[in-house]
Amino acid sequence: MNTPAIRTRDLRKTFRGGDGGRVTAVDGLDLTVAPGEVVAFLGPNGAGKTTTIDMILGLTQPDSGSVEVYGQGARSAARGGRIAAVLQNGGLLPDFTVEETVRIIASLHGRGADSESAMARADIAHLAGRKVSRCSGGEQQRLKFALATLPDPDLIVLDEPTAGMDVESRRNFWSAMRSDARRGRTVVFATHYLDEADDFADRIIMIARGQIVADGSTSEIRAMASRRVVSAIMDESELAAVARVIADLEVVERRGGRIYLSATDSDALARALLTGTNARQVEIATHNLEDAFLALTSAA
Ligand SMILES: Nc1ncnc2c1ncn2[C@@H]1O[C@H](COP(=O)(O)OP(=O)(O)OP(=O)(O)O)[C@@H](O)[C@H]1O
Repeated sequence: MNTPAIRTRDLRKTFRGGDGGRVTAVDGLDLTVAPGEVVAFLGPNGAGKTTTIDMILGLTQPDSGSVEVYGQGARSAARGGRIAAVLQNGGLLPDFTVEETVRIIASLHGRGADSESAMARADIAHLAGRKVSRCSGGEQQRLKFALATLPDPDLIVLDEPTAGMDVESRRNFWSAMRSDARRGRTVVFATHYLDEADDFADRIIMIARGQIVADGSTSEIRAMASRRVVSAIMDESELAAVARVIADLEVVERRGGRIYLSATDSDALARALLTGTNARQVEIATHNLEDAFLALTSAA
């Protein structure tokens, strides 16, 4: 098998919280990303996406567990130019033009770093003479993306690259990214936006409370999300009887005294609840991607 682009094993990180206790940011993350995959880390605020990315980049040391990038430690992969990042708060110098910025960073990377193609890839060639301070947020993000591609890294990691952009800028950013990724670069990005993950990624990893709560191709996540959910007010102890009849029974969540269940055959599941248990107020609902996201990321 090819060496994975990223492999983490039982990755954990806690921080000191404001009240003197510990905040668990990443809680036992096992993850393998294959070369050439485009992967979205999708999760709500505080889910642990940035902390995970920082550990993959070697910017934060895990408390325990391990990270490998193309079979090497994160830092040596970064030093070797195999991995590059577009971070939320990466600084740009406002008084330089776009072209000057790209050329300066290209010269640091030495021979082989081609400013012209980096600008073309990021769709900023037409902004070459513009001062960075006069570029919009979206244009500045594309500039950061151009800078990240200069060493021609195998893996590019983007932490919420389109945060704060309007719809048009987001579309332009992703179209530049998409054409770059088609050339086989591995891309990992964090986002809050479901549609962004769905439109752009091959694979969605949903993260909540520092753990992976779902991991699949976008079509698998869609299929999972489009399953019908059957909910009822019932005793927890009766679930075992239902599971004997419905082989692929899944407990989606427990909320407000209701238990939400799913299975491929939602009619059979509803029948099993009504005929084999004391379940009351049985309801069947379709689960769209938005619901699935909320259910998966907000379950206690
Ligand atoms: N340096 C730090 N000190 C203390 N707590 C931290 C620190 N960095 C992160 N945390 C906490 O760790 C948890 C995970 O944060 P993280 O930034 O990784 O989440 P995230 O998914 O990237 O969130 P967002 O989408 O808001 O950027 C949060 O509870 C956060 O408050």
